[in-house]
Amino acid sequence: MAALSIRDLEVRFPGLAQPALAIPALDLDRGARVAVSGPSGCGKTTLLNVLSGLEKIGHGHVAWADTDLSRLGEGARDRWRAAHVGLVMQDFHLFPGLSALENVLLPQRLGCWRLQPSKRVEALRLLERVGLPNPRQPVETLSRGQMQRVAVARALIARPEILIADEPTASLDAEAGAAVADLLLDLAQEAQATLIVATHDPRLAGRLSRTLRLDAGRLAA
Ligand SMILES: Nc1ncnc2c1ncn2[C@@H]1O[C@H](COP(=O)(O)OP(=O)(O)OP(=O)(O)O)[C@@H](O)[C@H]1O
Repeated sequence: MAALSIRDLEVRFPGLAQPALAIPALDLDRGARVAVSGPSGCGKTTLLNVLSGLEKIGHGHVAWADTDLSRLGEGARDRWRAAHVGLVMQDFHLFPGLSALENVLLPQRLGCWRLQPSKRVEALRLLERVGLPNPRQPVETLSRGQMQRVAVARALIARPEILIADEPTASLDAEAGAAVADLLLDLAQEAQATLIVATHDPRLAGRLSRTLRLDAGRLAA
């Protein structure tokens, strides 16, 4: 399991006078369940991108256990992310034309020459666990709630120690949002993963153990 330590982090983008993110220090325990909240443009997605190694760290340190992401190049961060992080992106990033099952397996196929049969079994188990009735249904014919469930299953197939979700309930109605929140919490618990969720949804934030409030890139008290 992973513990996070941030020191002197600053992320700047061209054209912005102030840093998009400025966090002097932040520590999270292993297995923490954390919401990241704040108004639009406050830096939530930027923080998730830094924590998942998608965003280059120009200044400061972001260490998950013994791995300081600021010391890794892009390729090494990509490999680290594939091994340690499950990502649920805002707009799912599913591939049309492929079934739900194939979408869940896709990162596994890209990562090795031959898919282990156990991964297919695990993908089917996860799709059953997230409540998808027909794993062979093309993803473009699924409802948004079902697509989000496929994205959650895909994030968990590699048994990540870190689960990061960007607005996972944003485009869902209250019922589907609650179901996806249940899933994220239950599956993170089962996998004993550290869960970090950017959300505007107070019901989801209220179910996590801590909320980090960002205001103009800084952590509010
Ligand atoms: N690639 C980029 N280039 C330039 N500016 C960027 C880039 N990415 C983000 N920003 C800026 O950084 C700030 C933080 O953006 P970010 O997307 O992290 O906010 P957010 O809190 O996730 O917003 P929302 O809730 O609307 O998704 C904003 O001012 C945004 O315009």
